Order: sequence, then structure tokens, then C-alpha cells
Amino acid sequence: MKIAVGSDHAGVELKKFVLSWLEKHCYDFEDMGPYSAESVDYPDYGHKVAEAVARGDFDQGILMCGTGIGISIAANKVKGVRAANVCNPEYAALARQHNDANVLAFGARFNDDSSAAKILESWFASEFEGGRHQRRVDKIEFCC
Ligand SMILES: O=C(CO)[C@H](O)[C@H](O)COP(=O)(O)O
Repeated sequence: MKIAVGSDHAGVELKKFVLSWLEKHCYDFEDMGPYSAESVDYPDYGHKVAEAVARGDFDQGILMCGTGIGISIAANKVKGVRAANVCNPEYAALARQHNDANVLAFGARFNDDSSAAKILESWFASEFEGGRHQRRVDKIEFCC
């Protein structure tokens, strides 16, 4: 599975942990930036990761900003992307099981390495359940 990872300046430090976690668990990943703690605009990286997932270059994306809110809102503007801003492992599991979320977002100012690891474990251990959830996910794309 190929994972695109991005953040804004608030997420740069936690992104380092996420990258090391992905490496340890043998995922194929790319850090799409930023590469320093200099202030940047989260939509630039939310769009970059989301567009890479929407193109099919990556299977999933992971995004972090201070809260996860802005960067997930930006990612969700890209057609075909379902970004879930997740605040605990249960949300991570449900985002995969019920929503077939293809981008995981979380807040770097509200998670440390330990809680981020629990979210990642839950996300990658969970599969979309289909069935009634497929019908609902299909409807997401057909809003005027
Ligand atoms: O969480 C965020 C967006 O949802 C950003 O990380 C946050 O707004 C950045 O703030 P600042 O420029 O004050 O570091």
C-alpha cells in the first residue's frame, strides 16, 4: 500500500513520527512536505496529498495540521477524496469501516507520538465494511 503524507508547519514534528511509524511497519510512503517548521498554508499540502490520492498515485493519504480541521476541509474539496479528521482510535476505525475514508487527518497540537501511533494502528487494522455503507458512500459524490 502506498501512502502520501503531508502536513503544515504545525504538523511537521508529528509527521516525522508518522513517517518513522510507516517505515517500521513496512509501508511504501512519500513525504509530500513541508520539510521545515517555517509557516506554510495548510490548503497547499491538503490539496497536494488529496490530488495525489485522487489521481491514483497513492492508495491513501495522511495529513496533519494543528487541529486536523483545516487540512481535512481542504482535502475534501478534491473529488474522490474522503478525508476524516480523527480524534481517537475509535474514530479512525469507523472512518475506514463506515466511510471508506481514504485520507486520515489528525491534529498535531492534540496528539503526541503515543496517541498518533494508536490512531495509525486502528486506521490500518480496519477495512471498509461495504453493504449499506457503500450505498451511503456512493451518495457522497452525487451532491449538486
Ligand atoms: O490547525 C490548523 C488549521 O486547521 C493550522 O495548523 C493552524 O491554523 C495554524 O495556525 P498558526 O499559523 O497560528 O500556527
